[in-house]
Amino acid sequence: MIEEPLDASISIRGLSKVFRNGTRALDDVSLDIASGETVVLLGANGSGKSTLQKCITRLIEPTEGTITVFGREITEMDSRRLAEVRRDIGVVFQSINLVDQLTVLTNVIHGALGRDGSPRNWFAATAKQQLREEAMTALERVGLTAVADRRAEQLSGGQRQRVAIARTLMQRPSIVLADEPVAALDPVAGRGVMDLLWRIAEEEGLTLVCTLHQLALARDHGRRVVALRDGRVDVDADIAELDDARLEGLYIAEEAGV
Ligand SMILES: Nc1ncnc2c1ncn2[C@@H]1O[C@H](COP(=O)(O)OP(=O)(O)OP(=O)(O)O)[C@@H](O)[C@H]1O
Repeated sequence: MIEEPLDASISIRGLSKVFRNGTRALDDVSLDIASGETVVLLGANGSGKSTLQKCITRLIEPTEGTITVFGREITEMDSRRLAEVRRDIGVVFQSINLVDQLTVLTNVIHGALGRDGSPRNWFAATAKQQLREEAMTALERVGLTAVADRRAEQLSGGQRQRVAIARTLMQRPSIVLADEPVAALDPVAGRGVMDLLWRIAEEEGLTLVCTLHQLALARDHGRRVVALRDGRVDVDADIAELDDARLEGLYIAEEAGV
C-alpha cells in the first residue's frame, strides 16, 4: 500500500470514473497535493479535469479508488461527515453564479452559508454586524469595497468573478477548486482575476487546484502542472521544465504523432 504524505491536503489513489453511458472519464488517477500547494490542471476538452474536481467534493461519485482530504477518506463517507469536509473546500466556477438582484455585500455574506450550513444564527444583530464586517474585509481583499451596495447585475464579468472569490473567502476554506475561473473573461480581466486568486491563495496558505485553458496564464501562475489525457495523468511536473512545444503538445491527439 502506498503511504500518503503527512502534509497532503488531497490524496487520490487509483481513481476511476466510468459514466453510465460507458465513458471512462478518469482512469486510475493517483495524485498527492500538499497543503498550501497550487496546482494548475491542464488537458484538452474532455480529458477529465472537471470530473476530477467534482470527484474531490463527490459531486460526482467515483467508480473506483479513494480520495483523502486532510486525512479523511471521503469515498465511503456518510452525508453528514461529507458536509463537514465540503466546508473546507471552496469552489470557484467558470459561470459566475451570483444572485443578480441582491447587493454585492449580500452575495458575499452568503458565502458564510458554506461554513455554517444554516442561516438560523444570522438574525442576531451582533451576528449580522460581524458578518457584514467580515464580508467588507473580504471585499477589500478583492478591491471592491466601492461597489458593496450595488446590485450584482450591475458589475462587469471580472468584477463578478472577484465577488465570487470574496464569497468563497467567507467560507474560510483550506482548499479552493477553481474550474476555468477566467474562461468567460477578456484577457486583461482574466489576468487580473488570476493574479488575485494566486495572491490570496499564497497569503492564506490555501491549497488551490485550478483548471485553465490559457497556457500563458498557466506559465505566469503555475508551478506544478498536472495534465490529463483521456482520463489519465499525462504530465505532472514543474512548469519551468516544460517548453512551449511540450505544453501545446498536451492538446494534440497522440495518434497525430506527438
Ligand atoms: N454526466 C456525464 N455523462 C457521461 N459522460 C460524461 C459526463 N460528464 C462528462 N462526461 C464525459 O467525460 C469525459 C471527461 O469530461 P470532463 O468534463 O471531465 O472533461 P474536461 O477535461 O473538464 O473538459 P473541458 O475542458 O471541455 O471542460 C468527456 O468525454 C465527457 O464527455
